[in-house]
Amino acid sequence: MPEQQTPRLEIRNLCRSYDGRAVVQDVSLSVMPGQVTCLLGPSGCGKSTTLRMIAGVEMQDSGTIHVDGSLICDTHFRIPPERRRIGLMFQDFALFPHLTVAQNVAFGLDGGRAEQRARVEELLTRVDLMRHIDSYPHHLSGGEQQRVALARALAPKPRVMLMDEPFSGLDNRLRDEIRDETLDVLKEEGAAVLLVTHEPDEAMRMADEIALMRGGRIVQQGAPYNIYNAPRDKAAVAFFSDINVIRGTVQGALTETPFGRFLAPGQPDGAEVEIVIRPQHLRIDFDRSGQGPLPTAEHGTPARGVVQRARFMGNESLVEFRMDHDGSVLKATVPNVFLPKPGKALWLTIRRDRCFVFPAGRG
Ligand SMILES: Nc1ncnc2c1ncn2[C@@H]1O[C@H](COP(=O)(O)OP(=O)(O)OP(=O)(O)O)[C@@H](O)[C@H]1O
Repeated sequence: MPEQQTPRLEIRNLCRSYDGRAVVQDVSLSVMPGQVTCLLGPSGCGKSTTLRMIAGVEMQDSGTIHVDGSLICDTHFRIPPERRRIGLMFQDFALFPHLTVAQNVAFGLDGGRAEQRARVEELLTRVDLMRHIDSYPHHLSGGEQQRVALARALAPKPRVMLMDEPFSGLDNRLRDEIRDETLDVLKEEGAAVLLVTHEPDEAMRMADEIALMRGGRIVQQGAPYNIYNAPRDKAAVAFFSDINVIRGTVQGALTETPFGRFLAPGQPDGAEVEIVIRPQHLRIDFDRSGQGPLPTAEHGTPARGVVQRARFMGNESLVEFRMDHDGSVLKATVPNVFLPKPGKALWLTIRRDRCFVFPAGRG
């Protein structure tokens, strides 16, 4: 039997209401040392409130918070924020402008001068900023300031790092670079990281585990691969990409559509279902004198549509079709350049192993 490790951070059944409105409901999760968990969800879903309760700047109405197996907060007992050994990094990371980089990083450190200096140098070497040790923040670029903020947050060796949209102030290219570097440093330090973001790309890139939040609750939790490939409802698919939705009615655990039959296991006869497909899983085929490709088990039956518009997006092309059978619009993406003229008739098929069938109206 593998030894059961104690989670570094464990929150159980956290709840918080404002003026009678529940904004965090029954949120539970645990994060192991060196693990990054992303709280991912739309604006206002309660991510920051969850983080603030863990940091100790906000009190939960109920639920518990443990760090390394020790209780740090429930409704009767509360360790103050400054004694929780929890590091914080927010979008507005504001370094102290009148302090040098070294003084900023040393700010929250205990211990003698030599010990402090050693830790500052260790971290500045790690984030590759030793050359700026005596600079002031306004001499640094946005990315460099962000790295100083990371060094400052990590200096007191926090057991848990809480990060709230920490990269959203950086421009795109810089952001990718800083994210990767930050991740390396965090992993080396072994802190448990809980990162809040509303950007699926950021969560996919950074997380060992994603907790998808909606309306104050965690609706799905798992490795990025699992969340992306086994979403629990339509909204979970839509959170990561554009979607196409085809409706059908179930008969004998199957639903018949213009694209052929789809399995609808567990759905009763007469139930309405939604077949959800990402644009990259629609396949486009040419019209051969009014006919599309032959039906196959993998792709089902082709349905004909007329190109409405086609746009080049950089590494792929997005083509929108108006379907002959019901006038609905479906979107397909194709790698590289594929820009058929509006008005052209083409055929679409759907990969059976890449679509999701949900009861209609869920999510
Ligand atoms: N102190 C407060 N008093 C009243 N309502 C609050 C307070 N703090 C947050 N809320 C409300 O609680 C809800 C959740 O807010 P929270 O900041 O946790 O969401 P979020 O998911 O982090 O969103 P965002 O990404 O926009 O920051 C929001 O509707 C917000 O208006």
